[in-house]
Amino acid sequence: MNSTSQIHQTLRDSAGIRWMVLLFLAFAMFCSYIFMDILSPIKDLMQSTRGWDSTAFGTMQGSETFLNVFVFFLIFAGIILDKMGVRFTAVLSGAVMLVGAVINWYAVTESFQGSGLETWFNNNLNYIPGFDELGISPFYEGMPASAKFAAVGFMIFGCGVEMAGITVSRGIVKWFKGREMALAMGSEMALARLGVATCMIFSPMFAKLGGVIDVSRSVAFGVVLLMIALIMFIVYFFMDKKLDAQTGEAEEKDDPFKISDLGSILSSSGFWLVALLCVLYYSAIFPFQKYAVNMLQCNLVFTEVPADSFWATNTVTVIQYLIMLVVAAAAFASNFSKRASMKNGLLVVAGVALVIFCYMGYMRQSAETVFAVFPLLAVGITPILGNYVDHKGKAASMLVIGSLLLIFCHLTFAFVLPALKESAVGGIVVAYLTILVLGASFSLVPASLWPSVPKLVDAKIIGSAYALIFWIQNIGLWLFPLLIGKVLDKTNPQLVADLQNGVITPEEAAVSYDYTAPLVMLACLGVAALILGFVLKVVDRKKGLGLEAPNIKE
Ligand SMILES: C[C@H](N)C(=O)N[C@@H](CCCCN)C(=O)O
Repeated sequence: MNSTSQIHQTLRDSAGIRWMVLLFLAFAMFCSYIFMDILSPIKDLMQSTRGWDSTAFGTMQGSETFLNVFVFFLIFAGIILDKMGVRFTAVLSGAVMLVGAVINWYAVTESFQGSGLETWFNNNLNYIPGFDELGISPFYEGMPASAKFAAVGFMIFGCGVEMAGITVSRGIVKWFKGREMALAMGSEMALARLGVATCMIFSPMFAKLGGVIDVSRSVAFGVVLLMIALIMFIVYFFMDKKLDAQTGEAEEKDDPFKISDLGSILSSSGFWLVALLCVLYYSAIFPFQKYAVNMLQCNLVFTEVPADSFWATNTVTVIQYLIMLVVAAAAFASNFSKRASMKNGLLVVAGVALVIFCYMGYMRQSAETVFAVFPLLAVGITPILGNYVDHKGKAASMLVIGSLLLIFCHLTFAFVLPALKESAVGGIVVAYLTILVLGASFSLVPASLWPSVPKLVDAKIIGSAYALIFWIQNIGLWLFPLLIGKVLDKTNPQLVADLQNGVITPEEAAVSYDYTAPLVMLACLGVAALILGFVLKVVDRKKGLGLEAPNIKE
């Protein structure tokens, strides 16, 4: 048997099996991204039912990255990945996510309220020596016990989800190298984006199910999905093992990790520019995502739909979700369609379904469904942009355009949206358009940033390079949810005082924040990312990094 026929016998040589493997990995990421933002669309309910003010909410959300950043878990995750291989790390990450999620769920249940554990958390973790002095503690005196315990769970989940992120990237490289790798990465991110939209739609629905508010139901939904994610990783484990048996490779021995590898990554100026751009850009997106629904509630007037109206039923939620799937599937499929008529037909279907989706969001008068449109454009265009980078290049220019769009969107949210508060239709139209443009920016940057990393470091150390970028990025993802919460409370002193003095109810307070200052802060991150984007273009030209060049030489 010659080597060519041997190659044809492996699992990854079958396009069907290769893409099925991608589906398992991507579906696991889809579930993880749902959990990552499960509380984001119900910030108002966390305040009214659990007493989490913006600072408590921001501190809890920021805790996701605490262990990754300050206990260097992500660096260890990179080492584990390099030493133990993709399949072991995938299952480990799935299990870690699940453990963290279960803790997070218990913290927000009714059973936690009044329990001994609640008393313990009230009396403890009010002062963490060293961390408090540095101002980086994930807890603070007066933080609700449920928020503290939820933060413990969320930081464990955060270790799992980031480990899963780098593992899935390396898994895709393993199965798709020399084939449709950028398209596969783009598709994986596209499905993950759909997870965000899914949680925006279903989290509030589960919390309000049957007219009785229980925020733990939303988290329980996320826990069930993480069980499915673990099953996906286990299935992947066996397929990956079979692949290694076929190729005779033991992939964990291919690229043995050496500490000196970290040094060679850190000495690359291109790597630093990309890593800094990554932290700045993602800090203006992911933390914003956690507050976006509340920002819309505060800047738009939503009139509650009568309980007996068709638009208030859960049936509408499900129909709207199905329409969203049509938008996503048609836009996504258009990327793969060879015939122009088919491609255009799919785009028309996606466009019409998108308009229906937006109309339904307007009729339902809910901020969650308005924001759910955010990842939809990304689902459609991330794979096509990945493909563009593969064949035409221009990655650094895309980073610049993505940063420009980011600045434009945050400034629109900060200044145009509040000015349109009185105009029910105008405000919602501007909100939809701005959210869609932000979604486009969220396609441009990831589609160009992640495939650029292999151009900056040696192929052998790519796992560690991704882990290092994730670690640097996680510093921002830790800091900014927290900062947004603090800035909100500081720039809304009257609201905070009125709430403390009982002048307004928690429900009123939750939707009355002025978001201008945090949004300007996020726009500034965009400006810094833009400057770095230009510097990167110059460095790319001078050093010949090849960032503007296509990945595939045709
Ligand atoms: C939040 C996470 N660290 C991240 O950067 N996610 C990226 C995707 C990275 C590739 C994952 N296989 C994102 O754009 O969501």
